Parts: sequence; C-alpha cells; structure tokens
Amino acid sequence: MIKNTVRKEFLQRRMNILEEELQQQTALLAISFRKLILPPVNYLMSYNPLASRHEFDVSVCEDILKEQNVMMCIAWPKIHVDLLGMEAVQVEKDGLFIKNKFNILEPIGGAIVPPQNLDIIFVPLVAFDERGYRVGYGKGYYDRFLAQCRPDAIKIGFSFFEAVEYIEDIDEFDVPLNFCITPHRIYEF
Ligand SMILES: Nc1nc2c(c(=O)[nH]1)N(C=O)[C@@H](CNc1ccc(C(=O)N[C@@H](CCC(=O)O)C(=O)O)cc1)CN2
Ligand SMILES: Nc1ncnc2c1ncn2[C@@H]1O[C@H](COP(=O)(O)OP(=O)(O)OP(=O)(O)O)[C@@H](O)[C@H]1O
Repeated sequence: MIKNTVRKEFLQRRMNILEEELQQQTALLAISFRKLILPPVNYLMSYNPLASRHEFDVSVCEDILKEQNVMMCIAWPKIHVDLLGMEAVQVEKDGLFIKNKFNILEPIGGAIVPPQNLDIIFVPLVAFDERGYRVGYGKGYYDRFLAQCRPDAIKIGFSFFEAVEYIEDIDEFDVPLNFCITPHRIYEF
C-alpha cells in the first residue's frame, strides 16, 4: 500500500473507535509500554496529543519514564508552518502552552533543546509497517526533525492498530522507528 492510502484508511479506522474502547486501548497500551526496558534518559521529546483525532495520550508514558529517570527533562514540538520546521522546546508540564494552527498545544517560552541532546523521541503516527516506517499527517515535520537527531536516539511510536506489512513509497527522508507499542505487542525494529 502507498502512504496516502494507508493514511486515509488508518485515520478513518482510528476515528471509528468509540470513546469507551479508546480508554480501554489506551490503558492496554500503557501496560505494554511499561514492559519496555530502556536505557537512562536525560532528554525526552514528547508531544501533546490531538484528542479530536483520537491520538494516543502519551502522558502516562511520560510519567512512567519520569519514575525511572527523576532528573529527566521533557521537550515539546513547536512547529514553524512556513518552513515546515519543528523545534524541541523544554518547559515544565505546568508551564504555558498555547494552541497552534492545527489545535495542538505548544509551549510558550522555554529553552530550545538541540535535537542532538534528545535521547528518546515519542513520535506521533497514523500507521506504521513491519520495518518500522511510519506515516503521519503528510507534512514531513517529523522526518525533517528526526534527520537532525542523533542516530542512536530512540524513536518510539504508539498505535492502536498492528503494523501494515509494507509501505511502498518510502523515500530517503523517511526515518524508521526503533519501537512501536500497541495494546497487544511491542515491535522492535
Ligand atoms: N500531537 C501531535 N503533535 C504534532 C504532530 C502530530 O502528528 N501530532 N505533528 C506531526 O507532524 C506536527 C504537526 N503536524 C501536523 C500536520 C498536519 C496537520 C493537519 O491537521 N493537517 C490537515 C490539513 C490542514 C491544513 O493544511 O491547513 C489535514 O491533514 O487534514 C496537523 C498536524 C507537530 N506536532
Ligand atoms: N528532511 C527532509 N527534507 C526535505 N523534504 C522532506 C524531508 N523529510 C520529508 N520531506 C518531504 O515531506 C513530504 C511529506 O513526507 P511524508 O508523507 O513522509 O510525511 P509524514 O511522515 O506523513 O508526516 P509527518 O512527519 O509530519 O508526520 C514528502 O514530500 C517528503 O519527501
């Protein structure tokens, strides 16, 4: 399947999940995440989920990592719509956030974290394949950003659905995940 077909199909499937099931699957996904053994983390890049698009709420996974790494700093994506660019900005969880053009909460103020400092990146996605390639909303924000991160930064995706077999039109800009967590499985690529 090609990215556009996968994107459409999985966005639709995700929007069809009912609220109660969404909560159950979110809890199962968090249980899966807890089983993952990760090295010590200084800098995590997380994201603020778009509930209106049924994105997985990663905050429980932030809390799990924070329990294991008490000094860990968390950064959040801030996009530059014109440049299709993105920065990691560090603020406290109770810091100031404002909604961007896409209704996603972004930090106001805070320090920019150089992408090279990030140890773990939670990567939003719509679908992924058995090789760890992903599709998002199709603007390439994450692909551009991940290209600036250390090759050994651990990229983790979350999905309510299992992997598709093979996304055909992968290009040189696509950066694969290291792990994808689902309610029933941990994929390691
Ligand atoms: N929670 C979360 N934060 C994130 C992302 C994400 O996927 N999820 N991103 C991951 O990249 C970046 C934002 N990227 C986005 C790209 C497109 C659309 C979107 O809604 N596009 C519309 C078209 C709207 C328009 O062009 O004006 C659409 O797809 O219908 C949203 C976010 C950074 N932060
Ligand atoms: N590092 C890059 N430099 C230039 N163009 C890029 C880069 N990364 C991705 N692109 C381009 O951005 C476009 C969108 O890519 P793609 O369809 O893979 O987005 P996506 O992974 O679904 O989106 P996102 O990363 O925002 O979640 C493609 O045309 C791709 O070639």
